[in-house]
Amino acid sequence: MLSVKDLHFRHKGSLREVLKGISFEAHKGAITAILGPNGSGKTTLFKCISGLWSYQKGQVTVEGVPVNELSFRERARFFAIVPQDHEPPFPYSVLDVVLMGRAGYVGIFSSPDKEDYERAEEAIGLVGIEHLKNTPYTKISGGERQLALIARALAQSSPVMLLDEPTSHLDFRNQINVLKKIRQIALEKDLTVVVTLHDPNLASLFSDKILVINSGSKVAEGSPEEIITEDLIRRIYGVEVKKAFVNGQSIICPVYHKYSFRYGKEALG
Ligand SMILES: Nc1ncnc2c1ncn2[C@@H]1O[C@H](COP(=O)(O)OP(=O)(O)OP(=O)(O)O)[C@@H](O)[C@H]1O
Repeated sequence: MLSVKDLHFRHKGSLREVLKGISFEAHKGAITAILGPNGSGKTTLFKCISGLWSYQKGQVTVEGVPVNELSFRERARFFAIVPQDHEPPFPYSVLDVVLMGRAGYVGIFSSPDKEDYERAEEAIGLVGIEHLKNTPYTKISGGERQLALIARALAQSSPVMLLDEPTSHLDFRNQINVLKKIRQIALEKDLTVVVTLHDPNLASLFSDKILVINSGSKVAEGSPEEIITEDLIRRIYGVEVKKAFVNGQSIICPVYHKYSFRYGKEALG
């Protein structure tokens, strides 16, 4: 279990707190989704949780172990991270990028062994990019890179996986397939998965718990059914929506009638 308690963070030389006392727990075998407007502090939260940035106050533990007491190598074994954007300095092949997920297992003076290659190939297969295995990472699309980074995280076999907007570059099919796969793997391998998403419907469909943050503070936490309400979406995003049920699951839809605009009526004739 990942536990975050009263996390406060501000950048060096800045008086503005970006995280203002965030607390939550994320459980094994479950997906916790973090929703929040642009600039609300989601990426900052991930960087603090994984120990990349040092927070001023609070505590992060995994299975009771304080993360800030771990070495860089130990942290790599605890956390697999899928960042929002990633630009490698060299044209590594996709397989090499995925193999980097095994760095925590490869000795400093050693090369990846048979098991490292097997894990990397397995992860590449799980996200369905076998055909790109030998292609330079610099020559694949943004969505394909996201799939490669998800494979890298899967190859890492860490107990906690942090995914920062993993679907932002993916087409509709891949959004669904990747989130389905992540959910299936979380259940099968008993992983603790925390994912930031911008789409409340995807968060509802694929998560067990939703944490909503706004301006660096937690504003709601609970099951998707109780958290995603018309009122919350209005308060957080300033958008009017209607909640409905499809296939026994709740979804929200913006209240917007495209033909009610004058331009639209004229276009209709
Ligand atoms: N290096 C930095 N120095 C100072 N402030 C920063 C820095 N990086 C980010 N911020 C500020 O911290 C706040 C939170 O940023 P963060 O990237 O965590 O938001 P986010 O919720 O991930 O946003 P998005 O949904 O747009 O990716 C923003 O107001 C941002 O401007």
